[in-house]
Amino acid sequence: TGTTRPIRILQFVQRCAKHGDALSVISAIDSFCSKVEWAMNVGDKKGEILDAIVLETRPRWVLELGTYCGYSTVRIARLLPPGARLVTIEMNPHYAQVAKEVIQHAGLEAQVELLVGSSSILIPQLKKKLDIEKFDLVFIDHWKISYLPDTKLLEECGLLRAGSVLLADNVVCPGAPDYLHYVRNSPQYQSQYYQSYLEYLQVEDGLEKSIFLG
Ligand SMILES: CCCNc1ncnc2c1ncn2[C@@H]1O[C@H](/C=C/CNC(=O)c2cc(-c3ccc(F)cc3)cc(O)c2O)[C@@H](O)[C@H]1O
Ligand SMILES: [Mg+2]
Repeated sequence: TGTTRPIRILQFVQRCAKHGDALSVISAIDSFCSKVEWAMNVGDKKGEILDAIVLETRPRWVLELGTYCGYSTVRIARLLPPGARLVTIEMNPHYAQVAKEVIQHAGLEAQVELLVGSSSILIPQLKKKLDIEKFDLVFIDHWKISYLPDTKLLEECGLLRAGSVLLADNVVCPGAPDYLHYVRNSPQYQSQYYQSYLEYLQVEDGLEKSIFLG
């Protein structure tokens, strides 16, 4: 019974990244996952697109579905203006614990609310739990079959406003065909594909940015 991949990623971050330095945490994870062990982080190439969309959106409230080790949590949180908050939902307690320590190592715990549980249970509780009105940006990167049901749940719970941005990872690989069809054909969304590459590999993947029109 050895360690897990998330633990090995955390140990590398704790050994090689500078405490309080988000960029060093990001590059440590990218270095480990490109040279030692692949892991399903959004990665550096798609990460640059994520960064650009966070900066152009200037969100006050961000939701992330699927924290995993906290790589994209750190990428997003480091770019938030003072007072902005990132709520990230992770159903696996082991992954959540690793992510908590990665986020702490980056010095970003004040900007991040990490909730342990299933999105389908927690999304309906967000308004009363966190006194949230609407999300300005949602980064979707959890089980690909859950992208569409959770998007509909966000609509039903009144957590999206005209102009809210959904950004979905992996719309090509592994793919989220039902989600893609929905956001590209629904009159309630203005959708755009950002072509890129699967993390740490030379395989096509991309992000889909979909603006909710209300
Ligand atoms: C009720 C289930 C849905 N609700 C949920 N609520 C909260 N957390 C949820 C979650 N689903 C999944 N999670 C968590 O998100 C994470 C899951 C992410 C799934 N991601 C992928 O499968 C994925 C997979 C690949 C991949 C690509 C190519 C390949 F050959 C192999 C894998 C690349 C990626 O970038 C990916 O994101 C885990 O931490 C899991 O515990
Ligand atoms: Mg992904």
